[in-house]
Amino acid sequence: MKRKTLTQFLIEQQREHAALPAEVRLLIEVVARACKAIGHAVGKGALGGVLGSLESENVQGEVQKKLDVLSNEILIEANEWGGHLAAMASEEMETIHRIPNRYPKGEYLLLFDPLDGSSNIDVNVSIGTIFSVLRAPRDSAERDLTEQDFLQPGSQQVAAGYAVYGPQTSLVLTVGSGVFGFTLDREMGSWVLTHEHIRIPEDTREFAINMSNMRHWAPPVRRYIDECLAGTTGPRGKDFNMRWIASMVADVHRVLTRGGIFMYPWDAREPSKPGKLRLMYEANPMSMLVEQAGGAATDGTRRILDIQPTALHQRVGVVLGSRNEVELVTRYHRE
Ligand SMILES: O=P(O)(O)OC[C@H]1O[C@](O)(COP(=O)(O)O)[C@@H](O)[C@@H]1O
Ligand SMILES: [Mg+2]
Ligand SMILES: [Mg+2]
Repeated sequence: MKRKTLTQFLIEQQREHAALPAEVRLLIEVVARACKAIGHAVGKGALGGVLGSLESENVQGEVQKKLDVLSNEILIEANEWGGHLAAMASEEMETIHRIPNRYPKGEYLLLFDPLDGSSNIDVNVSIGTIFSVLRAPRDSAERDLTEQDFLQPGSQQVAAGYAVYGPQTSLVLTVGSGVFGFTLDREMGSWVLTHEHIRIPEDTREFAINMSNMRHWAPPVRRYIDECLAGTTGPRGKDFNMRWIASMVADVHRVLTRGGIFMYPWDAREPSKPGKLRLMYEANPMSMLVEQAGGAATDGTRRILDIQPTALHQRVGVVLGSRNEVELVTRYHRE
């Protein structure tokens, strides 16, 4: 059977869903090409001199790894001259990056976490890239864009996706009509459609949370996990398994592949922080993918995609995955 490439798939989406503009199709191809280049650098590891940290910190006060910076540069460079974007924003840049005047400008905004799962780079565990596409305001050609223009709720995303650099290099994508997975054919250098209409099972026996933070959790999270841990003799009446990769991309990829619940909730270590993960380029794109696959995503009480952002690097609590489990955790928070 001849499989479709990403290009063929996107052209088909454009024809069948007139809602997918050519510009979005082309910008996704640029992002996918950049992910291929990042995957290539990741694959070289110590041979390519890409492991280890730099002296610098990003805007969130986190030490930058060489690959954080390299991946950011690859994405910026690939997208700058494509002509589809008005501006970009990244975990690794303090403020937005406008398309320089020497390049043509487009009508979209791109946000990304260039390298997700930084703590796993040097230990050769799956890492990835997460991205989100928003529309630029109508008057964006006549003025300089500001951070404010990016502060749109996740429900406004036009497309979202991620790449995982693991045993296989995968690209998972939504343009608002289901979730599709592509595998990089490393010999041919092309993304091939391998997973159509990905669906997350409504129920699960698998949870993902950093258990070392247990003593800091809020009571509803504690209650939910305690009940999972109680197994067949507890209120849930079944045994649960646990996985924690510490790369959101890899954990969410597992949830999209076989179900499960993923949580990085608020905790009392830094009570003023709503969570660890970032709303605009981690939680929003992942929530769009999860909802498009039939799952659910909340911050404990609210649907993540409904949150009105107030800052580019804003953090948020995350509970996402199999619908019935997310609803249970969310109910415990509301009770
Ligand atoms: O080390 P912890 O506290 O378990 O955190 C792991 C989480 O942090 C992250 O690595 C944050 O992403 P970055 O690596 O992009 O900063 C998530 O991918 C992951 O879910
Ligand atoms: Mg991340
Ligand atoms: Mg990152």
